[in-house]
Amino acid sequence: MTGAPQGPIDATRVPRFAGPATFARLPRADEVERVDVAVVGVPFDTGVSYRPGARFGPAHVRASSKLLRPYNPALDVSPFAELQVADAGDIAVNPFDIGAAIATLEAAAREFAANGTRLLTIGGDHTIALPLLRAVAAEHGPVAVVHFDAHLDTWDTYFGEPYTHGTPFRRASEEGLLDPTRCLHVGIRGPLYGPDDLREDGVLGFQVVHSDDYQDATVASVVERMRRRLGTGPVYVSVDIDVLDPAHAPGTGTPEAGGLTSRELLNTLRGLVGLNVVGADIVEVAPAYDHAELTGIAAAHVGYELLSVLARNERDGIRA
Ligand SMILES: N=C(N)NCCCC(=O)O
Ligand SMILES: [Zn+2]
Ligand SMILES: [Zn+2]
Repeated sequence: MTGAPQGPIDATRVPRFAGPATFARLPRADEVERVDVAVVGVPFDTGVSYRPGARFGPAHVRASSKLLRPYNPALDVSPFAELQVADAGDIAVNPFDIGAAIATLEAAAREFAANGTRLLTIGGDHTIALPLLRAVAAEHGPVAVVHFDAHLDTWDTYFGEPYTHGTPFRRASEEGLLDPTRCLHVGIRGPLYGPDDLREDGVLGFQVVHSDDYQDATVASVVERMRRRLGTGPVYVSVDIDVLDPAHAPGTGTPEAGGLTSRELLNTLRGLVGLNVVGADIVEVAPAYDHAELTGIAAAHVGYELLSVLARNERDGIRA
């Protein structure tokens, strides 16, 4: 590392509601000499099966992230002081051609990796996890995925289409991008198409922490189970904001009742500290259905906790 990382704009000098709309008021990637972690937007929602609108997610999450402060007491870390985090803007992907969008995103993600930059990606719908996982697996080999979601997203096709927001983890498993002994969904709930959904999901390499498990067990015991499953190898974290109850995150395309509270989610994410997290995404924020920035703020805090985990790992010498 050369100079000290350039942090966010000081909110005691420039009011939060002034200035550029980067994530957490961080510098833009072109304003710093190196980027350890890029926050990058993918405004894409052509893969959705129900309500559209996640293409506006990146701008909404950035706008909802202005109140984040530099020190995280829960993990005792200043995430923007340990790592150079910068906002790399949006990756412009084709809204009319899912295959082209996936190819563009995979190429962009591989380029960040080649430059030694890890990604916190803000979607966009869940389709984007597939090209992001391709890039991560190209660098690290098959990875563990911890997937926070109401939905399995290991279905096969929709209307015969293989690349959708309900299918990324089946494709990733088929392509050998996942370590099938170390993948886990967290927050699963709601009606399925049939009992085979869960059986096939298991064959693809996933175990399940159901949303109701949070009712019957403590967050600490969920964290313990998660850490045991993910092990010591590379871990990719994918957070579909609909893992939260619609009361906590109404602004999303396929809401399901009975979900996690934002406190449960943030505490579970903190439990990733010390694991070898190589990349992460936050997807399915659809601001048209949001109220009072509830969903945007929840997503911004999810991003902050994930960056805090990376920063703590950096300080503790745990490198991706
Ligand atoms: N990935 C998200 N958010 N939703 C998938 C839902 C797929 C379905 O309509 O059955
Ligand atoms: Zn979902
Ligand atoms: Zn999803």
